[in-house]
Amino acid sequence: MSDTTVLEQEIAVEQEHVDRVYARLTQLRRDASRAEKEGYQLAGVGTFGALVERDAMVFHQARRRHALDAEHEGLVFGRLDLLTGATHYVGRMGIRDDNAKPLVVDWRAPAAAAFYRATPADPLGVVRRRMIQSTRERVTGIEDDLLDPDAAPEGMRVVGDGALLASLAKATGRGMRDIVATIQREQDDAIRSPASGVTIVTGGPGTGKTAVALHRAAYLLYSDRSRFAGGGILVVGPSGVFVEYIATVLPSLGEETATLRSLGSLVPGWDATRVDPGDVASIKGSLRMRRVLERASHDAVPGGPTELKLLYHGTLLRLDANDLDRIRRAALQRGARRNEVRGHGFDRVFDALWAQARDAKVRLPEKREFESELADRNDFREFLKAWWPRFTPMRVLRWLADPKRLRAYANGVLSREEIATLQGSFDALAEHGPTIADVALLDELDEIMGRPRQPQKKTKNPFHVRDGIQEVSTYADRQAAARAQQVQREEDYREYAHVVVDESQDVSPMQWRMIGRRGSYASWTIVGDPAQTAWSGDPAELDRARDRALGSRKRNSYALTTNYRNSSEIFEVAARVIRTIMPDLPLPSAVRSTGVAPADVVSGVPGLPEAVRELAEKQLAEVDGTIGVIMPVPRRDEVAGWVAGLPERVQVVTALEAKGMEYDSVVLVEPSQIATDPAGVRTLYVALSRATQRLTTVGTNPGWLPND
Ligand SMILES: Nc1ncnc2c1ncn2[C@@H]1O[C@H](COP(=O)(O)OP(=O)(O)OP(=O)(O)O)[C@@H](O)[C@H]1O
Repeated sequence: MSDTTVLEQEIAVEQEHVDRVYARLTQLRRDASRAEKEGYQLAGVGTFGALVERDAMVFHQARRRHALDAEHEGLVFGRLDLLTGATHYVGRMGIRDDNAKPLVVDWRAPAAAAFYRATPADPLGVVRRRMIQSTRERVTGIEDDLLDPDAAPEGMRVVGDGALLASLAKATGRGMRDIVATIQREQDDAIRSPASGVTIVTGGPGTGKTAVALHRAAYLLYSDRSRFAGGGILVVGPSGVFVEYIATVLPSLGEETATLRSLGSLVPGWDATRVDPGDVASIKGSLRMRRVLERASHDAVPGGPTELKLLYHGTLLRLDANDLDRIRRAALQRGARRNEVRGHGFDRVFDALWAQARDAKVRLPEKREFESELADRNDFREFLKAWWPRFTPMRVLRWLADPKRLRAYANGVLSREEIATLQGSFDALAEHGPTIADVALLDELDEIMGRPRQPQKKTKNPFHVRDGIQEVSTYADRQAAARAQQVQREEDYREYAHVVVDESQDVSPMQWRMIGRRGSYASWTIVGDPAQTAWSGDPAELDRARDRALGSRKRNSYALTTNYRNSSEIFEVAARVIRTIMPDLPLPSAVRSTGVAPADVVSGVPGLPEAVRELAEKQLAEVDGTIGVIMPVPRRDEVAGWVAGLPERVQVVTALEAKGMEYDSVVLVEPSQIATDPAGVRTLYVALSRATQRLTTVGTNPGWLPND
């Protein structure tokens, strides 16, 4: 029999099972709809018991219908033939037939684990592992691994090879694919790592760290739903562009409950996208900034009153600048938080005025009455408001734009050069808002100063329609409302059950503090690649800050070693670059070859804009998916102008924004201007390892690529 006929026959066998699964799915969907309708009809019966039953039924069935409705291309993607003679199908969700026999096992269930973990050396009771590829409801391909040939029953057929390679060769398009069908063993180990403690995943470019982190979030939600959906899972990524890129994976796994945030949007009220130059970001990210901010938070308000003069029953009471300073300092002793001890500050002003009035032998009422007399006076109230206002973190951070203040706060904490480097970096705060690094400083200030006391807002009862009238609601409505509230959570929610940090090599010490505040009750998954860090500050400080955020939780470490993204030709170029500064770095192996070598184009300065545009157009003609045009950070707007008007498939990102991203083709502009120092070489390594199919470098400086 020819190979094609065997393949066709095997496809037909699997199609039969897949048809049964979809038929059952249709039936379950219909049952759920009917049960939901019947539930509503129970209301007519009118007894209390019937109402409760109706509520429960409607809620349960609505949830079930929603799960079944979720469109899942490739619902069934695997089959295991076991030593015992049993067969299991593996898919995106678990489905049973009407005798409760499993038709498909959920990929996250323990029974599906062998699909990912079995190897010829350790077959885990699996004789044949079959990968089933399909488009909608049609099976289109099969790839088998015979894991235990000695145990194969007579007549067992084995078809195809390289399911993984076939899946890798597919164009990736815009969003990140979930890899649920092709997860590899080392990835599966990390995905199913214990739910508690800290799971640390490292690996070079394209080894699937992000994919693993997201699938782990889906796995945790499946394995302990009440804990992780209840407490919430927070996923932190480096930039807004990145968060948008990964945002499709969790919903495609049937999970929408995780909260996705970039480092610039972790603090409510901010969505920062501006980046500081590397040297500035490293200083702003240093733990020493805490001391600088503490000093700022204790300082007098710029332009605030420098003395208080009050005429009290004909006697002049006066506090000069020194008195006011002394009072402020005394109130702020021992780590007091400025917004929280405002009242103490005011009390001390009253005390000082009372003492003066007494010394001046003014005829005085009781002290309490003296205080309320003063408190009634407009001029006095205005003074207090101006002297010790309620501070927002932004207000105080802006003081650092004043060179004199910056010097005073940083004196002895930062070096002279560092102060000079920081100077001017806060100037644009007022007009353009914070940079990504500033957001961690704002969060720190929020902690140092405490929150101004706000009048308590009444919480709205979602079932309150008009005064005194409760909306009639079902149990299902109430659950839905509770879930909506839980998903929205309070503005600055800090009690996540799990925190996932992606691209963790770029989280600065101050940012670890910011994330740590939101994960004090959490278990963690941290993924990253130290060789890709743009951090140029002290590495020991970085480790310390990270350790402090993670506390004494038990750590489980995993290393990923295969690069699934880049063709071997593309990764070879990236590898040559990183070896110049890290010659001994273990690099992942890229498993796929396209036979297309990366191109390097040299251009004169005047011709560069046209060269870049032409190269992007050429890629549009040759490649189906996305084209990333990547450039040095300061040249973003300029290069964006060169490719303006090209289709949306062409995406413009700086070398820093390219962190974690993936494109089918990359046009990298002026590589030599990215690699100006070791942190720059690491950033260039990132930029060079973003493409799945094509890489073109173009610049005015030849010879940037080291010889092998
Ligand atoms: N087992 C797998 N099967 C198929 N595709 C995979 C597999 N693992 C990873 N991939 C694909 O490889 C690409 C790279 O994965 P991912 O972005 O998660 O890597 P990464 O380690 O986070 O990379 P980087 O550090 O460079 O940002 C993605 O397209 C992902 O879908």
